[in-house]
Amino acid sequence: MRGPTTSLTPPADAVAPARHSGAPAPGEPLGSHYDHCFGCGGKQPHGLHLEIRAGEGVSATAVLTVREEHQGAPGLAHGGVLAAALDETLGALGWMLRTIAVTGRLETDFVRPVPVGTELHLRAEVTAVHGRKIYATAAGRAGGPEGPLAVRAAALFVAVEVEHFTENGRDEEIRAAMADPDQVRVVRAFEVNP
Ligand SMILES: CCCCCCCCCCCC(=O)SCCNC(=O)CCNC(=O)[C@H](O)C(C)(C)COP(=O)(O)OP(=O)(O)OC[C@H]1O[C@@H](n2cnc3c(N)ncnc32)[C@H](O)[C@@H]1OP(=O)(O)O
Repeated sequence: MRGPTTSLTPPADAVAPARHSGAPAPGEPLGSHYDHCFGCGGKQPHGLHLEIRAGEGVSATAVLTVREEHQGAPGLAHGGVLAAALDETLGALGWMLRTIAVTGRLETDFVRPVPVGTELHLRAEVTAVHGRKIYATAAGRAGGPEGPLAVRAAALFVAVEVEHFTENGRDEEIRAAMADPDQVRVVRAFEVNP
């Protein structure tokens, strides 16, 4: 029996991604999709506090400042934290497509150690779309957008309906989110597609 296709190489009949006409201009902040998100939420004290910005085409950028609480080895960033930063920047590409999508697969290469205090410049872009599948890549460079490559990722996101969250999340947080007009605005922004 043939199993699911999990390759990160887009199939031959995948199409080029289309930047949504309502996507913010390059350089504009995309905003947080959820205040309590570990990656981008402003109300998440333990979070990465990534401020992700629209890029050219279907791309996005962010800067992670590696803090003491991000350590794995002494003085060096934990790989999981770096993967989370890549995942979050990739996840924000949904704003550029106006599609709600979640990570199905994330493959990460850790190219060089990232010391505490580093400003890691992240850039993610969608490379292809095939039905609900969104193929994307990301890179993190130390010290600046042209700095040495420290981490890179290839990912496959899968487009989902808002019910993915309402049916699988915890009632308490869902009720609070749906009572928050800012959160409802975010959901509506994603639902209006194209
Ligand atoms: C309000 C604003 C919020 C906005 C919210 C934005 C959040 C962003 C946060 C950052 C990003 C995250 O961390 S998101 C959180 C981490 N991710 C998750 O929790 C997702 C957990 N996984 C799932 O819920 C599910 O497995 C899904 C949704 C990914 C797929 O399930 P499904 O909907 O039933 O789809 P399914 O038919 O299985 O698959 C559809 C196609 O995708 C392929 N596919 C499925 N899974 C994979 C996989 N792991 N690796 C490769 N490919 C895969 C299948 O082969 C198939 O291709 P083909 O055979 O048809 O060709």
